[in-house]
Amino acid sequence: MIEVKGLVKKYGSHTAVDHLNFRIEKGHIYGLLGPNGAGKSTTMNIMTGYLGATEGEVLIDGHDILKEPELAKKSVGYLPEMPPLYMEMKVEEYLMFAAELKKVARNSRKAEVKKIMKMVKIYDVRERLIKNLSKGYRQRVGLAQAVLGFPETIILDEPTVGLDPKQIIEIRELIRELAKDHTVILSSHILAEIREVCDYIIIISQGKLVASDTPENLERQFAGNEPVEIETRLLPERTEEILSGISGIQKVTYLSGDPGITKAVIETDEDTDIREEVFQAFAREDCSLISMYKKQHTLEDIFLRLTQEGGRPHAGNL
Ligand SMILES: Nc1ncnc2c1ncn2[C@@H]1O[C@H](COP(=O)(O)OP(=O)(O)OP(=O)(O)O)[C@@H](O)[C@H]1O
Repeated sequence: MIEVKGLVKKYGSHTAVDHLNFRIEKGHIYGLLGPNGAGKSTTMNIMTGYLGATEGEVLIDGHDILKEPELAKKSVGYLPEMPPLYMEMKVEEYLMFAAELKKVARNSRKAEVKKIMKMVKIYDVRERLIKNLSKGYRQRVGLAQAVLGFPETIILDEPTVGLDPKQIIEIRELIRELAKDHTVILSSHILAEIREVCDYIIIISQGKLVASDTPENLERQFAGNEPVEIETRLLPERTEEILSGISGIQKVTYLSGDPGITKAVIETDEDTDIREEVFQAFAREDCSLISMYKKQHTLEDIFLRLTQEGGRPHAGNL
């Protein structure tokens, strides 16, 4: 388990991470989501001990990453945004070197490197110089380095950035494969990417936590006061008259629709579903509705709302 408590990182007067709190439990794939500059890399660099925090702490299985780095780092493998690969080394040579640095036991090093190379499908290029590999293959070498020692948690910073669509699919498959035996945390600024692979989403904006939950719960949490859109053949004035008899309506906006059709977007109080009342009000007046539609908030809407409007602080249920 990883606990991030009251984390603050300042670069001069700029606060990149602003009192961040969250918990990573075993066995999930977590997505750290936020627009560019939200503080994802900074957070991951602190969580893995690459960077010191200005305030707060990160505990990995109870060990403070700064006070007990050896013990804490044992449980974490990290693929930074720019993996520290040695371009002049061959793939296997580099991984043997990385295994030594990670203190993988000498007598099991070769077997472990071989196993991981097969797992991330780089065994066939083990004798190639890293500088001659494609970006996708280099990313796999970085991933192999993160998996060395089979740490409990694997942290991946923007693992698919700069890859072509085929490579992206392959890396995602690898991540899913890794997640069978490891807790995985990956960062991205692309919601579709997080949605595709993660079962938990942590959204940060301007260094602050704005939401943390499962995708389903996030959608549910923001459901309830979506606007209802109706279409009628009545004039806007008559539509307004009928709607004025319904309580709980906050605002009605009239949009231009097809000729002869009035389109109204009805906003309501939170947790109010006025669809039946609207239907009955029109029926009582012997007027018909051509359509009625309640817009569902998608994760995209939620992400944009939370990250563009400054968001609202939310403790989440992690
Ligand atoms: N070494 C540094 N010195 C000064 N400012 C920095 C430094 N590193 C990051 N920042 C600033 O801190 C903020 C957070 O950066 P960070 O790289 O953590 O964000 P991010 O969410 O990972 O973004 P991206 O997706 O673009 O990598 C940004 O405003 C960035 O400009």
